[in-house]
Amino acid sequence: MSKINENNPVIGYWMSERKRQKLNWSEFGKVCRYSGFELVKIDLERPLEGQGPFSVILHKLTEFIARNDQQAISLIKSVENYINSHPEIVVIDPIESVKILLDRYRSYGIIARSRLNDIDVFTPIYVELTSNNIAENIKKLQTYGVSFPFICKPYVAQGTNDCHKMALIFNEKSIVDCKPPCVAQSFVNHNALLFKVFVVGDEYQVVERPSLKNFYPSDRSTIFFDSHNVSKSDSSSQLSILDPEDQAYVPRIDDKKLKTIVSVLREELNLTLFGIDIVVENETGRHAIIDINVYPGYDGFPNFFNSLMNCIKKKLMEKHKNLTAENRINKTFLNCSVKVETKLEQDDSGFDTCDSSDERKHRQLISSTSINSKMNTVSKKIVNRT
Ligand SMILES: Nc1ncnc2c1ncn2[C@@H]1O[C@H](COP(=O)(O)OP(=O)(O)OP(=O)(O)O)[C@@H](O)[C@H]1O
Ligand SMILES: O=P(O)(O)O[C@H]1[C@H](O)[C@H](O)[C@H](OP(=O)(O)O)[C@@H](OP(=O)(O)O)[C@@H]1O
Repeated sequence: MSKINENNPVIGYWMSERKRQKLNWSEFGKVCRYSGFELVKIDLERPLEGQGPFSVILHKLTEFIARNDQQAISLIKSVENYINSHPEIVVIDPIESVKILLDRYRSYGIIARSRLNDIDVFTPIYVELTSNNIAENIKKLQTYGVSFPFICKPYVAQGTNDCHKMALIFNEKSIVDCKPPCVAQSFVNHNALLFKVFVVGDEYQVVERPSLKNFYPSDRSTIFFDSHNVSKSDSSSQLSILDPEDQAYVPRIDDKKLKTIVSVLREELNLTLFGIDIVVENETGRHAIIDINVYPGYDGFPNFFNSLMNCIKKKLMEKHKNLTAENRINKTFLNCSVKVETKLEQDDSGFDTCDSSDERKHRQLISSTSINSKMNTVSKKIVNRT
């Protein structure tokens, strides 16, 4: 394990050039220098081992994780191997956790199985469509209770050109417009208002964004759209213009529920940087989580870089504390095991204790067992103290 240079900790990062520009990432470099950190862009063309040591690795590698070609797979594998051989590094965010969120079906399942149902927070009914057989898909949609209209979303949630291309389907004859493999999710009327929650470690902020207007089952043809034309802060899609009879009502998010949503998902997802898209169902006021994103754009999050730096410092302190506790436990075990070996050697020292060999073995077993139980007590005490 390479020693971290605690006097000049290095944050290694990688994200697309597009994201660097959108975030104005050079400003974060100033925040890092002010806080005594060095910010270094990781060169994915070279082995990571020679580029460290890093205190933190911050990445958005979704475009490589989302690909299934050999080059991308081996790149991600090499990053995972490096991270696994350096447990001292804070990783934002763990690649395994990112992989789950790139799969819409899996991420909806996490919400559906979470305790958020206890507070009437839900993900709209959804089903995966893997077949091109229309009759099979109609039956599956009926069996799972996906109602019209529903949205067909690509399986892969981020990192590809098509992951934001969607279809709003209003009737059975239009099911042919689904492009499996995809996820079909019942549409929830929410008066074209989306609550985008940006999470940075223990902090979160909510921004309001335009969304889709209310839609109802009909014989109208499918609406194809790109989500990035609908719900960006500067989006002005025709699909967001409410009908006159809907304009009076403005949905409101429940702050208490929101706090629980963030806390539950932070735990379930094991992520530091993520976005949660919430709509409030018109008729019931129920909160529906329609999407979760890895490392979103944080557009509208005040002082994002300061919050990011504070989060990094906090995670470094937690990592240091855990590693210290681990080292103390290991040292204690080492001391104890040295004592055990010494004691066992003494017993086997050849001095004639007049014990039979069976008695000697029995005594050795008792002494090592009692020392092991002492070690367990010691480690519990150390862990509780940290
Ligand atoms: N179940 C739903 N009910 C109502 N509207 C929905 C539903 N799912 C998606 N939408 C609408 O479609 C938009 C895009 O959906 P979604 O967030 O799943 O796509 P996305 O490509 O992951 O978007 P982004 O990456 O910007 O978060 C949402 O902002 C919302 O306006
Ligand atoms: O409006 P937000 O911040 O949610 O927009 C995000 C979007 O949700 C996706 O996370 C995008 O990631 P990709 O799907 O991989 O493109 C983000 O793009 P990015 O270039 O900022 O990573 C959007 O910001």
